[in-house]
Amino acid sequence: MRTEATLRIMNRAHKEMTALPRQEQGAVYEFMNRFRANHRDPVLHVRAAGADSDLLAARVDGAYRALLLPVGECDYLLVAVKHRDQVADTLTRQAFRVNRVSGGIEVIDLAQAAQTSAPRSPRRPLFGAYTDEQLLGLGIAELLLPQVRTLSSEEELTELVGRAPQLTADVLVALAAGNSYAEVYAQITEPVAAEEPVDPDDFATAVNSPATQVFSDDEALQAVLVKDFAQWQVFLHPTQRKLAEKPTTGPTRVGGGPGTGKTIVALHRVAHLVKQLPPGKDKPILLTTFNRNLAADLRTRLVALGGQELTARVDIVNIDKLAGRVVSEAKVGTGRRIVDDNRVPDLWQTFLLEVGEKGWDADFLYAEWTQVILGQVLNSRSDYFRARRPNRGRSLTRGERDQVWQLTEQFTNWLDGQGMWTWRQVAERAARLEMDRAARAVAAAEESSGSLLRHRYRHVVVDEAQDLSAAHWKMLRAMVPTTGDDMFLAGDTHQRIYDNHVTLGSLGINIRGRSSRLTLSYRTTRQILAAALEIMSGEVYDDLNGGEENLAGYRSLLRGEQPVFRAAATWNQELDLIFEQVKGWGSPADGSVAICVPTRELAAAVAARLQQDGVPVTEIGPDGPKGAGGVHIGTMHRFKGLEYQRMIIAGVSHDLIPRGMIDRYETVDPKRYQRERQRDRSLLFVAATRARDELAVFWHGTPSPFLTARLTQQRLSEDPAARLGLDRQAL
Ligand SMILES: Nc1ncnc2c1ncn2[C@@H]1O[C@H](COP(=O)(O)OP(=O)(O)OP(=O)(O)O)[C@@H](O)[C@H]1O
Repeated sequence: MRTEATLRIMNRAHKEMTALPRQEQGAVYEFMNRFRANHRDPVLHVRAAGADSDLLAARVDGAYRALLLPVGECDYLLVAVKHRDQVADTLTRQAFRVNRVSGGIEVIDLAQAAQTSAPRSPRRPLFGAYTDEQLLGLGIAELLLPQVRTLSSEEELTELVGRAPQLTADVLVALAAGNSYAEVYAQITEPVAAEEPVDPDDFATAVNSPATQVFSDDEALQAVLVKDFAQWQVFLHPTQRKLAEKPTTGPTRVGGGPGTGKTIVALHRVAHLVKQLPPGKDKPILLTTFNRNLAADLRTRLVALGGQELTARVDIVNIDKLAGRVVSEAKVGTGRRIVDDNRVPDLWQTFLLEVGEKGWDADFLYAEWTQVILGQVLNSRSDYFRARRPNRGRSLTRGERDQVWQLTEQFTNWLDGQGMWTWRQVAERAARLEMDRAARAVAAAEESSGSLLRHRYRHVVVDEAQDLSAAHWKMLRAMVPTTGDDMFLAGDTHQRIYDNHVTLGSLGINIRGRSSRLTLSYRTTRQILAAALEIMSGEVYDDLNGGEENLAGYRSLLRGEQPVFRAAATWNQELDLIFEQVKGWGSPADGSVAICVPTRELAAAVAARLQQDGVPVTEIGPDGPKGAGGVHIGTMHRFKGLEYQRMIIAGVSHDLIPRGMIDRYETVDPKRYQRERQRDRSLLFVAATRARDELAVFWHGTPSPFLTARLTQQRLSEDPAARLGLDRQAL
């Protein structure tokens, strides 16, 4: 008779376990080990938990019991870890059911269901407009339906949502927020709906459904039992899990507002891809992003997720470094110094002065060179004559294009003569080298020449995809063969803070039909989210593929304080406000508070002021915070991908956000003006959405035009959904 068993942990059970004292946690691990080895071991006292329940109870130690749901022969789901005094109560309160829409196993709080005999208030029921069939069709748990019917106030809804299964909670909140049935179905239900018809009695199938919130499967559990438990802190929402694990037929994109778990999904995608690899020592998976500090952060998070074994198969590198590697491998540009891209407009200026060229503006040539010529990897003058110049404002005649082409050639020679080139040039060169390599690899394979030349990677996963340039995409496209699971991109164009606009389809990356969006924020409270969305009002964003993107359905179940918006007369007074706010938060030195400002000078001034008053500070540099403790201070670009419990955004004044220098484009190059303005708006949006619990926004003099009157006068009424928030603790 088989004694070994497989064991998975439901996320609720995991939460209960982590809340136990350390010693008891140890007892649970020991129990799990023992149970997996021999689930018939008499020491475990496995028995039916109650007369009316399918559950089994097993002994963890003198005080605690594990409740197990058999989901197959020798296959179990750990659904709860309870003190023995609470076992009977748990059995009367909780039922485990398979959701007919999602196919996932859900925990239903029967105590709630039992309270439904009489309507609790004579007011109009909240969901009276929908039939039972419609509500069930959206995925509401059947056992909770009678209670859903009686809900007539926000308080009642909040109470139910706090304990209902996730899909039920999501659907109810979205309907109550005024979304239509069709919208809720499309945004919430459909992404988690089972592909096959659901058999509600088939627990064996249900336990494998992505909708079952299983914290870890048996294999992962074994890893956990021998390694660090902390690495499994986040369990995926069914929508996230599906995206991370579903095989794809080609390039796939995951979008969604800040904090919706795009990075988490990208990391789990990598872990999933690693699992499918044949054994080996190579690194056939590339995980890349724009910034150096974010690449470092991805590495840390991936190690936390799966340890060194996982990262050993993954090349984690920021995109420019990757391009740099490709060119140095080919011995191109050896000895040349790479100059920072933000120095290049000045270099153009110097060059034009030196050659005495007065007919062209340095800024215009810089943008044309970087965005059109290098950006699209244009090889020749004739390619440039034919090139589309989207977003470039004024059109150019053939003669003008000829002049531009000649000037850029002269400029690159001039740079070369000084032993310099730019990151844009490196990216363009790397793209060309990789495209050549890919062509040779394909030809060799077709001729069965036995050549060992292959594409560099088997899978590419990109985070912060919105910031990559066309040349970067061309390089990446050439690095993987065109097959299923080739490219997985996570990003949000609302957070684009570098001036890179692309249409992926035109770069050989066809994401049409393979694009999804996450909508539930795990980071930010509803109050902060409402303010952040207000900052974005009126702006139109693209979907990386020529279409438009929006944040419809973007929501949070977390509730917190209203963000604070405060004016100061002068910068010095604003510094006082900053100090007072930090003090008001208890001047925590644990890295939970951050201050974000538009310029380096302002950052230095804030740091000096806080230090003068004895508050320890940590600068956020290009590689991330230079230490863990202190109050973190940095310019807006540095905050991408980070998150803090409390944030101050200071210097949100006219002429600082957006930068006053962009005004000069307003009449001469309106398209550029609009792009630069959008970029600065995105910077503010990114900064505001780094805050988890509290946000304070300050300015001196006239506020930034992105702060609407509703914000500056603190009249921001939350949308109906916002009023249905839950406390963080309730999650
Ligand atoms: N399923 C989940 N359960 C609990 N926490 C989650 C879940 N998914 C994401 N989170 C948490 O939400 C936060 C944001 O996640 P993540 O960084 O992946 O979001 P993102 O969409 O990449 O954000 P941004 O676009 O702002 O960089 C993190 O703290 C993450 O741990």
